[in-house]
Amino acid sequence: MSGRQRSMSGTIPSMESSHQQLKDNTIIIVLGASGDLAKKKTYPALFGLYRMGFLPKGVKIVGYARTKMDSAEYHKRITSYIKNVEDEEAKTKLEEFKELSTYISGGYEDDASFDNLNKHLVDIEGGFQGNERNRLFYLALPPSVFIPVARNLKVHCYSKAGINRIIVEKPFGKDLESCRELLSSLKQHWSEDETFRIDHYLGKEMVKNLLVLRFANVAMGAAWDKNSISNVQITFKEPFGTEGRGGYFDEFGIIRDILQNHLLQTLSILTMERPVSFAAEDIRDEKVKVLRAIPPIEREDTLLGQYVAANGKPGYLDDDTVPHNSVCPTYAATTLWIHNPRWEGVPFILKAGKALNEAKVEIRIQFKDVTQGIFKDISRNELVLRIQPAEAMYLKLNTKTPGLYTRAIPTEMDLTYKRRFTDIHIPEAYESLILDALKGDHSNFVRDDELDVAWKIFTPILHWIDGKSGPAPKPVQYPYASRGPKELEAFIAKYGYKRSTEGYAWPLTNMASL
Ligand SMILES: NC(=O)C1=CN([C@@H]2O[C@H](COP(=O)(O)OP(=O)(O)OC[C@H]3O[C@@H](n4cnc5c(N)ncnc54)[C@H](OP(=O)(O)O)[C@@H]3O)[C@@H](O)[C@H]2O)C=CC1
Ligand SMILES: O=C1O[C@H](COP(=O)(O)O)[C@@H](O)[C@H](O)[C@H]1O
Repeated sequence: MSGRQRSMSGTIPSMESSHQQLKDNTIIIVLGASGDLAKKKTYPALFGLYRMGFLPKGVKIVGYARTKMDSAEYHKRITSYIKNVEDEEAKTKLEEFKELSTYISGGYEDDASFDNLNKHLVDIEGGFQGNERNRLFYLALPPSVFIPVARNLKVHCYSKAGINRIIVEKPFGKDLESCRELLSSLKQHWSEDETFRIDHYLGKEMVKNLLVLRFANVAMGAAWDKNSISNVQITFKEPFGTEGRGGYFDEFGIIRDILQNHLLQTLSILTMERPVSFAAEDIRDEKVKVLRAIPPIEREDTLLGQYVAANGKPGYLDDDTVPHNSVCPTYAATTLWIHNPRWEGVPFILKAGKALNEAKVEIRIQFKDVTQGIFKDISRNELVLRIQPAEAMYLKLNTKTPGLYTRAIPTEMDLTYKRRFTDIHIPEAYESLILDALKGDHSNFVRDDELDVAWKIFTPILHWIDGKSGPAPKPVQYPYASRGPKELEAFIAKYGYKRSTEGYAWPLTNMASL
């Protein structure tokens, strides 16, 4: 079956065929191996894949960064966030994983360091069978060194006898112009086919589920438009502030950190038309099409906030690495509009904040009111997809109160993954995405034109916030560990969101209280 005609059966996804999978003779090279991302996400994901038997046969992993470390220090660092290694089998796997992982120290700009890295790779490859030599480069590095590293890898470390791939992490620029510059510099050395731009939200189970939920269910498909849906909220909440990352964060702000990438990617899958197949280019074509129908965000469709000290926690400006008068938003709510026949008039509210009262990422689709007449003050239906923590999907419905009287009460149909899928391991986003990159499947990676159109939507509002088009707006304050700015309720209500009427409790356990 060709790559452009692939379909998904009920049980066996055939999304994998037709790509060139790296099955053996492969080295995975993690650049920035001393860093935060490598330690917290990349190596735990690599170990997860190794343990489940998904890495190429005989795989070797090479860490690279400037920090000087011996093997013991490197192994300690890369395994420090690996969890659930209690039983003997897991312990053995972890020892094997350490053994196949080596480290080389070197700079990011100089030729000699990359020649030295290449020599190490060639030495390892000396132990491979056959002639094929595949290399997967993972850039867990700050964007300031993306370009020299991408260049040096191509010039000094590119395998001439196999497949080369490069995984790059966000941020992909700071606005439309800088993104274009970055992409064109990377393209001088790496083709689109070789490049895998990660947005790790595309690897999250519930985000991946959107395609199946929407297109494998007639009931969902029928209600998925402006005729049934009143408004949609996509919410990201983190219970901690920018402590320790303030200096980095201040340059970017919450919109660049979360909304422009993670939430917009989620929105594009939620709203795109049905792709011709599950082939990467078919999916990404549809994502680009819907994003192109979104005009740049208006200032009046935006609410910005910054957290202040409360509940024994420091405020954003209390961080020494943050300028004392910074107006960088740590909270943002923005409303996007899609000008196409399916979505005209439906507000899509994207909200994200640091230092809030809980950790939660969810999509909340609120349906329209039922026709009045036989009902009065009846709750709206809502479909909630909880991306994290504890993946779940529930539909709020009105049902008759059981008993000898006729009264409607809001209740829910609940699909909580942990209860429904008791013996299943839900992969970490990075496990899923690294595996896709090894398979050569771009479906869950961001294409260059997606980035271009995403930045077009956000660049004007970001330039306003950066003070590039007049005085920068001052974010409203909200206390650390609160629900966010107090102005939020009114902001959401402006777009037609209605809270459930009185009487809704979730989960509903006590009929006597009704
Ligand atoms: N941390 C996270 O959870 C997430 C990070 N990302 C992205 O992943 C990438 C890496 O992030 P993260 O690991 O947090 O970054 P770090 O700041 O930890 O940097 C990674 C490594 O790069 C080297 N490095 C740091 N600063 C510089 C510099 N100014 N010049 C040259 N080298 C430098 C350091 O290694 P050495 O000095 O040893 O060379 C460091 O260990 C970034 O693009 C980030 O935006 C994306 C999603 C989540
Ligand atoms: O990209 C980023 O994502 C993390 C949140 O990721 P999650 O998988 O834990 O939801 C966020 O903390 C960080 O600021 C941002 O750069």
